[in-house]
Amino acid sequence: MVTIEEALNSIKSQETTSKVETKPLQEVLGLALSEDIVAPFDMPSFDNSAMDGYALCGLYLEYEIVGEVAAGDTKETALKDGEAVRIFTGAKVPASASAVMMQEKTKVQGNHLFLDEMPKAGQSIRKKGAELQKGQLVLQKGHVLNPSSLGLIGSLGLDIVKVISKPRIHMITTGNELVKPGQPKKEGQIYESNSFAIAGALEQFGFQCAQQLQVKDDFEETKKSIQKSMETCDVLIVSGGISVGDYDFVKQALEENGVQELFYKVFQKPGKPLYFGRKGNQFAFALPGNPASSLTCFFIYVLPLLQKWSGHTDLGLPWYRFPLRHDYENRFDRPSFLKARVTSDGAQILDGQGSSMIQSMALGNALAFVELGEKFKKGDLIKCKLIS
Ligand SMILES: Nc1nc2c(c(=O)[nH]1)N[C@H]1C(S)=C(S)[C@@H](COP(=O)(O)OP(=O)(O)OC[C@H]3O[C@@H](n4cnc5c(N)ncnc54)[C@H](O)[C@@H]3O)O[C@H]1N2
Ligand code: MOO
Repeated sequence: MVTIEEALNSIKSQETTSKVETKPLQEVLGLALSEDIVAPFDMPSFDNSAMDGYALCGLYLEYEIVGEVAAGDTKETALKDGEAVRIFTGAKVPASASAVMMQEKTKVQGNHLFLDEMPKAGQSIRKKGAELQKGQLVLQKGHVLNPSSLGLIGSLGLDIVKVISKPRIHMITTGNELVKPGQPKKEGQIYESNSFAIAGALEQFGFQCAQQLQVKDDFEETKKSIQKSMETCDVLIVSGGISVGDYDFVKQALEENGVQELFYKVFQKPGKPLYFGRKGNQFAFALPGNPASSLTCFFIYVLPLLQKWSGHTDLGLPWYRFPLRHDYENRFDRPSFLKARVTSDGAQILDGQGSSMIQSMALGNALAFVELGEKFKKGDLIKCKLIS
């Protein structure tokens, strides 16, 4: 049995062989950059107007209007002292302009322009290079591309990006008692739900389950399914069959497929019988079958490994501290991840903490962490990871 910290250290310290891909900009959301991005030119690349109004040469209250520059015009307009041009947001400001005045503060009579107030030098001009300068490091290798990153990269004129690909993930659910939703079930059977929860959690973080198999509690069948899954996957997630019962075959079946144990059993609740192993560059998790245990183990342990594999440098969900809305004492016999709901009023530990109970997790949005025997008073700060 390992501690939570030891388990996380084992996961985060794994060497992974990342695959680099060159992809079109519209397909890289959520992927990590495999190389630095450097500005190929100044941004903005020319002085441009921040307002619809008038570009002014010299600082006065009156000007003669001599023309117009619209966004996209590429010609250079030469302005003399006391002259102005009509200009629009984003349009190239003439090199000799001293300022731009927004049109709401102007009056026009014929080709005469009158300002309501004195302009200030440089006013409403977005200067060349004000945001980025040519050669400047814009985004670092390992940066995970969010929507703004895509906009930024596009604004630098780049339409293909070198990124680290995501792992191919396969899932196996085990259990004689499991029936797929939508089918009739008999007394003694239950509906298989972990594959939906885990596939959803994968999707929530931009991963995909590429293959899902369902096996009976049968050693040979489990071993064969693991072998088939591991022919093509990078990360295998098995649910159930990892405890100590007579029908729990997953650990042995993994190991007979060449997977080497990195840890088995974590001193925590839920999710004690969690297993993590490796075969070459492939990784395998066996998550405890109880629905809340498997999903909690996904958020705490599987996610950082998937992120590591994908080239992320920040691994796992961050911890936040929220004031607890009530007293709480951890009466479980292990450090515990508790289903909680966080609102602007603080964190509330929900009823229904059993490992088999999933409704509280569906209604909650956080996992709160409490050490063994830890006691909290209302208002004390409690560590939480936001899971939705
Ligand atoms: N003698 C002991 N028994 C158990 C221990 C122990 O230390 N000693 N640990 C308990 C803990 S803690 C957990 S967690 C479970 C984990 O067991 P398994 O990983 O072997 O999971 P199963 O036995 O296959 O299933 C547990 C539970 O979850 C339901 N289940 C399984 N798969 C699914 C699924 N895909 N969808 C929905 N529900 C699923 C299954 O029906 C069981 O009720 O072991 C304890 N026992
Ligand atoms: O460790 Mo188990 O997940 O408590 O039910």
